[in-house]
Amino acid sequence: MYDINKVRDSFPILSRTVYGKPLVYLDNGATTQKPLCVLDAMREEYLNVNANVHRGVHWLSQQATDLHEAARETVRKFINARSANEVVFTRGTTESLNLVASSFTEGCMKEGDEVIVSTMEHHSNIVPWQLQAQRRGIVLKVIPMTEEGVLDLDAYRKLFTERTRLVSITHVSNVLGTVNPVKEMTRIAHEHGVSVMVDGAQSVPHFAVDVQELDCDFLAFSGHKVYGPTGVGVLYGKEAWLDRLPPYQGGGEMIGHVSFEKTTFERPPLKFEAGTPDYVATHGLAKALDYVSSLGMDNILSHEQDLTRYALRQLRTVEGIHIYGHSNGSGDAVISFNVGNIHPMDLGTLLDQLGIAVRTGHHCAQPLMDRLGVLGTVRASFGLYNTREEVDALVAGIKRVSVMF
Ligand SMILES: Cc1ncc(COP(=O)(O)O)c(CNc2co[nH]c2=O)c1O
Repeated sequence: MYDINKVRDSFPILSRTVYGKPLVYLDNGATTQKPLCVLDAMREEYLNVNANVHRGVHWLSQQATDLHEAARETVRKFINARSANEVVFTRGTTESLNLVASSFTEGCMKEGDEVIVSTMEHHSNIVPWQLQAQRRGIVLKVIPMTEEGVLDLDAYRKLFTERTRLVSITHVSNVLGTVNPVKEMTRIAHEHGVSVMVDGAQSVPHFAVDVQELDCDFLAFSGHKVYGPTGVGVLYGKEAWLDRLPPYQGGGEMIGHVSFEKTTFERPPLKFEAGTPDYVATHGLAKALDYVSSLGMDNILSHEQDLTRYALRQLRTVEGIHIYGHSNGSGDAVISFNVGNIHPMDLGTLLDQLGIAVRTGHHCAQPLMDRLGVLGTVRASFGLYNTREEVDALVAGIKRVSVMF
């Protein structure tokens, strides 16, 4: 296990006050804080080796290119991809999902073909498919969720038809914390000759994700949710798929040769990386992955599981609380709840006055809110630096403000 106090010293923001109260940051599902090693590395690059990457003939450009491509190798190793060619840098999970929705539909689907998603998806894994349904006539099928907040795998098995081409599912719910059995779901999909896209935004920051072990065809995650900078994310794709998919955006970097008669494209990953990449953010992401690796993903998982179990025990002492999911112990690092008839925004606003940062609302998962029968929830989401004392502050804060209603 790691020294939590030493870890927290790497995140100066955690020592600040809000409204004169110590900050209790429990909104890691929205974004995580950044360690000094990430911030220092990005500042250092801008200060000393800033230049545009690829094709540069001067030293600075080569240095920046080396850092950018070293970051790609760091990502490859972190998710255990076979090749760095399978690591595409994007702006984040949303862009990664839109890229697959656009290119896979264009290159591998025809009108009437089907994509399977789930009830607990983030809007970024629903709306891109709905846009493709409008534009290209693909059909969306939805895996139902049980009352316990887990996917109905029997129903999943029955959704496959001869028109099913892709399953696109979240690894972990950003609302419930439910960990979906994506390895088994991928095995089932592959039995039908169907490919699988995994939304790893809420899993990659919290436990080791091995794309070869999952055998998924695509996986997406965001740098800002794994203690890295905003503006950078990753699309992993099996090389055979990335070779087959048409480009997502056109421009510099992604071309072989351009003429008005014909343009050829680079191979993956550059085929999908049009324009100047955020080469400083990719370097920052690599430093973030090195940081969490140094703590140990198993240690982070163990810490956050302990925190989640402790928080569930303590939250259940709050009169009138309703906690969503977590019924079968399948849920990490995220707890969504409501207290009596208190509007989640009211509760969240009052907690903020106490220095406690949680998220309220639908969490970009309105179909899931509909399934839960609520407009929104209060969500506490934990990171590697949170403590039991912060859970105690949350619970005391809820009890303190609840009496006002
Ligand atoms: C499961 C999941 N998928 C996709 C996304 C989109 O990631 P982005 O492209 O980096 O925005 C998020 C971000 N989740 C949240 C962002 O803010 N609050 C959240 O719960 C997520 O949690």
